[in-house]
Amino acid sequence: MDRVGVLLLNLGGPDKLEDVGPFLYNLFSDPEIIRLPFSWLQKPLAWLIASRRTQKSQENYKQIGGGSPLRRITEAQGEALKEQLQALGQEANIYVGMRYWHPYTEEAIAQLTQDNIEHLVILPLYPQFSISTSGSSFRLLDKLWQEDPKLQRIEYKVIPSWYKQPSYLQAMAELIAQELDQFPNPDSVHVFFSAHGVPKNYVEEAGDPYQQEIEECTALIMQTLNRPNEHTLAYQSRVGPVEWLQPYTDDALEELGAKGVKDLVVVPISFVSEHIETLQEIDIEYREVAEESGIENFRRVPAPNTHPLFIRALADLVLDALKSPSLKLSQVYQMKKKVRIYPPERWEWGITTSAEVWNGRIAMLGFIALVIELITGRGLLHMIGIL
Ligand SMILES: C=CC1=C(C)c2cc3[nH]c(cc4nc(cc5[nH]c(cc1n2)c(C)c5CCC(=O)O)C(CCC(=O)O)=C4C)c(C)c3C=C
Ligand SMILES: [Fe+2]
Repeated sequence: MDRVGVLLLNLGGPDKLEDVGPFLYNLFSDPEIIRLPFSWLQKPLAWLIASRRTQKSQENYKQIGGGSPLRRITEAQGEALKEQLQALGQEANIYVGMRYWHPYTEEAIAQLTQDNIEHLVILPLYPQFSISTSGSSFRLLDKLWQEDPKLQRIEYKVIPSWYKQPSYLQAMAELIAQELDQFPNPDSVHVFFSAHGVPKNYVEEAGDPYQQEIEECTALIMQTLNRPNEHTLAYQSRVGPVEWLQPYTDDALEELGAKGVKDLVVVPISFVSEHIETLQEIDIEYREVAEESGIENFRRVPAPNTHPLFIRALADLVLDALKSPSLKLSQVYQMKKKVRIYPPERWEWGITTSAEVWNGRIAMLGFIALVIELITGRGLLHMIGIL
């Protein structure tokens, strides 16, 4: 029988407080997380941002027991998926490949090569596609495939996103219904979807389909829930000075409080496991914002974790993928990311994004030349012997 493997992709999280700094450095070193015009700036800037953020981030991890539960939960999902596949007649080895912490994607690939896997299903544990999550992992895998001839022997299938999968929608609806039914008057509770945000320019300039997939997913979950509750969608976890997708979760909670909403359930929508952004950000920070805004009864729907319907959804995705035609990782990436490559490399005349990017690059070079002149006392043209 052919050897089948499933590679579960996720972001990864620090296992203990000392891991927070290096984890953040890995995260900010990724050009899919911070998009810069010059690749040589990436590592110094990653070091700077990670150093400035480590203490605050460590405080947050302290509040949830000193580390991320992401690895433990992802491994439990993998075990449950293996059993579910077995029950459906499909033997498979499951591998976990994290993007920014252990077990790294590279470690998973080394293991599955050693196990002589012949057919591989690549399944990101993000229901919706974003350049910053599944996209980043696909790019890394594409690079590993190009570098290692041994990997060419593996026939792989990629699942780009799966937010429409019926058992996933049912699992979400069931989890929401269970939470609503804790209230004396379930139908009047406000259902508040909170998705992880991304910078607005990912969607508007780089062609990230994330916002559209999040919006569709929210509508499908409400349809599956089939209850009369009002609902809101907002975006959490903003980092840095640029504008992110709006409305922001804290602003939207304040607005609902001001409108007189008293009962509210938060549904984390872009995550399938508990982690810092559910356990700390929603359960502690946003709960406080909600209560200060007058929302009296604040509950959160648990992430799907190892909910049987959710595991069934993952198994069905794997079985369907094994039967589907193969697409290259780079094709999947380009198919999802519909618009041009950012920053635009082709010059365009007029007040265009491309012209702004190139003006920025030229200005940056001018600034570097000025700094060199200030430090050395000699101009760049003198130094290279032109003047
Ligand atoms: C769909 C999920 C996620 C998207 C989209 C996403 C984009 C994104 N994230 C950052 C910055 C940070 N993310 C951090 C942790 C983190 N993010 C996700 C998910 C998405 N990120 C997960 C699952 C985790 C791991 C959490 C854990 O349990 O450890 C962090 C570190 C935590 C912190 O310091 O707050 C940062 C920073 C950006 C900039 C971005 C899009 C560009
Ligand atoms: Fe994040």
